[in-house]
Amino acid sequence: MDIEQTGLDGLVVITPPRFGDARGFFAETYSATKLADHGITTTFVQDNHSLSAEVGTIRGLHFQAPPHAQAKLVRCGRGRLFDVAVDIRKGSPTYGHWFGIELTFENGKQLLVPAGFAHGFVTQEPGTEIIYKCSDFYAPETEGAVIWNDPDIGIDWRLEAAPVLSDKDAVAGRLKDLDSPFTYEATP
Ligand SMILES: Cc1cn([C@H]2C[C@H](O)[C@@H](COP(=O)(O)OP(=O)(O)O[C@H]3O[C@H](C)C(=O)[C@H](O)[C@H]3O)O2)c(=O)[nH]c1=O
Repeated sequence: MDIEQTGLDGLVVITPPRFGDARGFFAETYSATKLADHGITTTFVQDNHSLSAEVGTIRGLHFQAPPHAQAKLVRCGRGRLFDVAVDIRKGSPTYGHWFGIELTFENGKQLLVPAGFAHGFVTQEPGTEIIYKCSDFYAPETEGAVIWNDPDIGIDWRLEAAPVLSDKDAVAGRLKDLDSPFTYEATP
């Protein structure tokens, strides 16, 4: 299992091994013990799976506030997506900075998004499916969002046309107007 740092504290790229043979491949997409070997001890309690039919669909940037803040372990089940996390931890040296990575069925890469980050993605193929583990349960009363095209963050979504958005995502607020519920604590 490869673990790559991203420059944003706590946000890491995980690539589990794939065992190929004449039939195809096998991969352990989640192993608590193998993650613990790398110092990752997050406990996950809910799996999510969504399908986005059209290319250029953006879901995000979302988070849940404490006491239901969610860390997420994100992967692409089918198709191709560009996954993005924004550091919204007050006092973080990288507050407001973003990181993006292409997650595809082919590359099998995963992004571990700690609590304290706003998360979103854009699809790069029709019929793209995202599958992700969450460290806390769905708590809509704690949900928060930042608008996808916040000029202070400046995410390059690699869009070729206007995105497909939910009504909710189309009217999210800017980071400068958010009183973030998260405070930065350096990863030990
Ligand atoms: C997130 C969630 C949603 N729902 C229901 C609520 C709605 O009836 C329906 C669609 O919800 P929503 O439009 O919030 O789904 P996304 O836009 O994909 O939201 C997700 O998008 C980004 C990428 C995230 O990281 C979050 O996990 C999440 O906010 O699923 C549930 O029943 N449980 C859940 O955990």
